[in-house]
Amino acid sequence: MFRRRGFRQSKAADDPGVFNPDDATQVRHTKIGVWDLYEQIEPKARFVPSSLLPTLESYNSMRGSMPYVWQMLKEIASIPSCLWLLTCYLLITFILAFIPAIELWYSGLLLEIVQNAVEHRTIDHNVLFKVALSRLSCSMATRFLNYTASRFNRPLNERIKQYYSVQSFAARARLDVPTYSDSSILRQLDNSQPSARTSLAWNSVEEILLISSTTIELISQFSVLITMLRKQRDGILLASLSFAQVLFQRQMRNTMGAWGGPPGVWAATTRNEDYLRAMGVAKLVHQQHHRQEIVAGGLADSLISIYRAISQRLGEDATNFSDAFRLLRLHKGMSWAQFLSDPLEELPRIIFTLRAVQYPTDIPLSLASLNLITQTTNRFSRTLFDLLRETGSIAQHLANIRKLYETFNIPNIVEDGPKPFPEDQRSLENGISVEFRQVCFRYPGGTRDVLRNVSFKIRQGQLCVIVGANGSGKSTILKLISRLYDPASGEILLNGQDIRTFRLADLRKATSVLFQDYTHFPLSIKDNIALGDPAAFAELSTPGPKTDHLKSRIHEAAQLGGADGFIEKMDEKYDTFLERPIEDLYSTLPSGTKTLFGRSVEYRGLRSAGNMNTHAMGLSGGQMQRIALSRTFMRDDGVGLLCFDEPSASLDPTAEHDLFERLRRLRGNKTMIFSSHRFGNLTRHADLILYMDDASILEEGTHDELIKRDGGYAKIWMLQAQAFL
Ligand SMILES: Nc1ncnc2c1ncn2[C@@H]1O[C@H](COP(=O)(O)OP(=O)(O)OP(=O)(O)O)[C@@H](O)[C@H]1O
Repeated sequence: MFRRRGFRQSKAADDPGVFNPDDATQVRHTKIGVWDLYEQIEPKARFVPSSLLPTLESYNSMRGSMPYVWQMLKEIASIPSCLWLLTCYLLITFILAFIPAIELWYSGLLLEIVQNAVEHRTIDHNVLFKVALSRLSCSMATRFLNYTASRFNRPLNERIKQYYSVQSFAARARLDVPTYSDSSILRQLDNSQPSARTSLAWNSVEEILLISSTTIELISQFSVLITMLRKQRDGILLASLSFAQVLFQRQMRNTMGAWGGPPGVWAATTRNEDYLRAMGVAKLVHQQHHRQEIVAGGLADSLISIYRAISQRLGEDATNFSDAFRLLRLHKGMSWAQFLSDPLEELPRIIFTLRAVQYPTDIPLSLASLNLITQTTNRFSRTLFDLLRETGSIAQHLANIRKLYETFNIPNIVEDGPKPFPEDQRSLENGISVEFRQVCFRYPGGTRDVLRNVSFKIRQGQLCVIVGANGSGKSTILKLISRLYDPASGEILLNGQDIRTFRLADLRKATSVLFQDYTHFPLSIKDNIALGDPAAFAELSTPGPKTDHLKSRIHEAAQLGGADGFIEKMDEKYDTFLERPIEDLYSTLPSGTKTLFGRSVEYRGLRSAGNMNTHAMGLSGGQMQRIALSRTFMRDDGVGLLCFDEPSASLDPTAEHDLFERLRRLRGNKTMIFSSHRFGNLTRHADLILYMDDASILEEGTHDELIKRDGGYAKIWMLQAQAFL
């Protein structure tokens, strides 16, 4: 029978409740070498664990999942060609489910013919030919139908996968920062995409189909089996023994678990300081990015001696968990189930022989019948156990569909507002006013306020610079203005109205922010810059009459960001990928091959994905910052507020000076907010300086006012000025 056993989530992983290694009443602790293994204590082993059977709880869960299943089937049917593909696939699957019983029936008939031949020395050739032909046809039909099913399976899988990959992409893409930082949400999203090969939706449909077809298979086999056994003396006894043998084998497998770990719910950790240290040292030596420090610090000799000493001390205990577990299993020896399993396999044949010896003239059945009965019972038992296991997981599969659909509707923590912003687009030319009123904020999961009663007002068209010590909250202010987060208390007003009342999409269109912790996208330089204007990026992805104009806009933005010069010197210029999203693939290459497709060959197979905040593609920090700056220059029209968080942190003094000159020239009447450590270039031209320390604004005013005040700002100004005296 055509079967596909795909991704299967462990039941335990999805059960509500907790696994607490410290709870000795529920969890057994075993020491294996340097490892501590904690296993959930299961209720006494059962041949057919009742947990596999749907309980009332899972019945309720299944009922709750039904609307989602219905929704999914409707959507699958609406994907082009999927309806007829699915109908054909269903038909074939159900026909296949009947074939084992038909095969069994013909095998029984063949057996009868053989027995008749033995007893009466006559054979009906015509019947024999027909039965043998039918039996063979069944085998051929199974093969053919399996092949046909696979021909339907693949396009179905691909189409459904493609459909849901777009849905899942959208589900992820639209999430805001706090929601996307929530680990339970991330897990929910990851679980809805079992693999690149298949989709959770198709997986679940297949599993449900599998359960239905196995049920049909089982019922049809059972009817034929009973008819056959009734005709054979001792048939029921021998069938029961074969059934018991399969039962024992299953039980044995259940108690042994996989090589990688025990069955059931478990967790393993190591607290062995030596082992942790040895592994840390090994990692340090393997990872390329530590090499500079290993060499410059002369660490090699001491690392070698530490590793050698620890390895000797730990001996054979210094091994990973799966090897340690494998050893434990080998030492554990045989279980009672293993011990009984093999003799049970032989028992039907022994009984048959004993009967033959006891009643030589009246042998109850032939050897051929014995084989048929044991084989058939084995097959039947396996189908039965498969069904039990699959039925146990049906609630799980239905729940998976529900969870998939739930990911499409994960609510964002930052709520959208109803009002357009601004009501009059022309007002953007005069900038946007920003006001904080008694704003307090702490990051999700954080334990302390990062902003405490922060109040200030930046008028339309003003240039504001926020200065202050590391960690005082400067970047956080910019993050709140872009509504990446909402304050815990207080109010933020834009043009005099609560920021939460505006549509988020409008707000993001009207403001442009360059964060200090900017990243570069694993795309080409051209795309990286174009993404500063999402509409331009979308147009760039569909070549058309505007493409040339867009390209010249990108070049212009790169010039303003100071990136054009070095981009033009690169081999692929604007088409250079900052990080290739797809790795090149190659076989073992002759060691003289240094480059391939214009990129350097990585012989260790460990091609660094590159942390884009460092020096990906051999670009310096300053060059990376210039690309990020260019991105912000892509969008000038329709923006009334520009925020820059440390835009010149990695720039040399000339580049910094040029940048600020350009920004001032381009600014017009727009509001601009900078966060900076550097006093001078910017603060002297600022209409408003906010001086922050420890989550609060301590001083505010113009440069001259703050110098006159002779407070914290003046002190730091003097410190920086003295450095140049
Ligand atoms: N995502 C985050 N989650 C939790 N805490 C954060 C997060 N981002 C920043 N913080 C904390 O908030 C505080 C303020 O950070 P913020 O980045 O606003 O400071 P800053 O004044 O911009 O510092 P710097 O001058 O170093 O850029 C810091 O203590 C920081 O550790």
